[in-house]
Amino acid sequence: MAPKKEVVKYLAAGRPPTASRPKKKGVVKNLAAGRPPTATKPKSLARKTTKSIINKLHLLEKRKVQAIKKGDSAQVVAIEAEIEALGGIEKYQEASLQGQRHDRGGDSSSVLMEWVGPYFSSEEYKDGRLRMLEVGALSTKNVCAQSNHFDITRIDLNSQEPGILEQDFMARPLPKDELGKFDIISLSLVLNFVPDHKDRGEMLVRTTQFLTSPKRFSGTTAAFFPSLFLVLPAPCVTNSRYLDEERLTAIMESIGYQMVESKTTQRLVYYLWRRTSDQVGHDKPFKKEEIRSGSTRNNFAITLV
Ligand SMILES: C[S@@+](CC[C@H](N)C(=O)[O-])C[C@H]1O[C@@H](n2cnc3c(N)ncnc32)[C@H](O)[C@@H]1O
Repeated sequence: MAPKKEVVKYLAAGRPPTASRPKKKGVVKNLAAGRPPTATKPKSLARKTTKSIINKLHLLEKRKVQAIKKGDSAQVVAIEAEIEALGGIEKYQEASLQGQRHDRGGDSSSVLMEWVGPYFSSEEYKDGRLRMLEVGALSTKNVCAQSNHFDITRIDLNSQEPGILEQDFMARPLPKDELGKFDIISLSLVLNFVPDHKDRGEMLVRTTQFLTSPKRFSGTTAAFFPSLFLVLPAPCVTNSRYLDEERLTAIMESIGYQMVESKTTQRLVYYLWRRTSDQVGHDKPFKKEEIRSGSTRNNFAITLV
């Protein structure tokens, strides 16, 4: 299958490949072949296998960004071939879907539903459904979708279902007016997929441009919306050389967000950030600076330049 135009552009930008690899007999024999539909019982990849696929692909994406920065096109081609051989984004998404299984921690949107529950049982809710933009959607059947409380627009670089638009959030046209904006954006396990720390910062800033004005809301609604639901692998915040919760909070506050809820599990960190102003952009830069040392730390960073 030839990569679509959008995909080619994405590859050129040093981001994950979306072209699917022709399935060779024997190569995926022991892995769940194809994508597991969420409505039926998903085929199982061992927990260790899913973790290893995700880690390997993240590492390759990082190396690819470095090779692009160095202008080493031979290296870029070699890394792309390695990514392709591992199954590329399709294998990554398959592994991620396995991670959403109930017995592996479940779908992260269930945490969001717990947090915003008080709003849905308040008097104000009679006003109707909220508009959600789900970036990096792998399924149309997560807990949020099943709640029926949201009108959800779903996008992903590599759509897995007809209800998911194949689109790069960074290339999504900016809304022309309030009607084209959203009350909440879900960015669950997407930011860590972006290989470059500067691009991660840009992605966070960009979310503010798709959210409605906080002036639209009052009462209980204003306690939760407009907001960003952010989920990351826990070590990105708990064990990074360059990021901890204090630093993340400072970054978010500098782009106009305030933390409303947070939760840390062994695997993941979850946050609900409420947009507090109409500002776009950040009020001070955040460089890649070591804030904790130690040989067992990881290098996850978010910067605002
Ligand atoms: C690990 S999956 C996360 C899936 C799901 N949201 C979850 O919480 O399990 C990351 C997804 O983010 C998507 N993604 C990454 N960057 C994106 C971008 N700029 N625009 C749209 N989707 C993106 C990838 O294609 C991938 O399917």
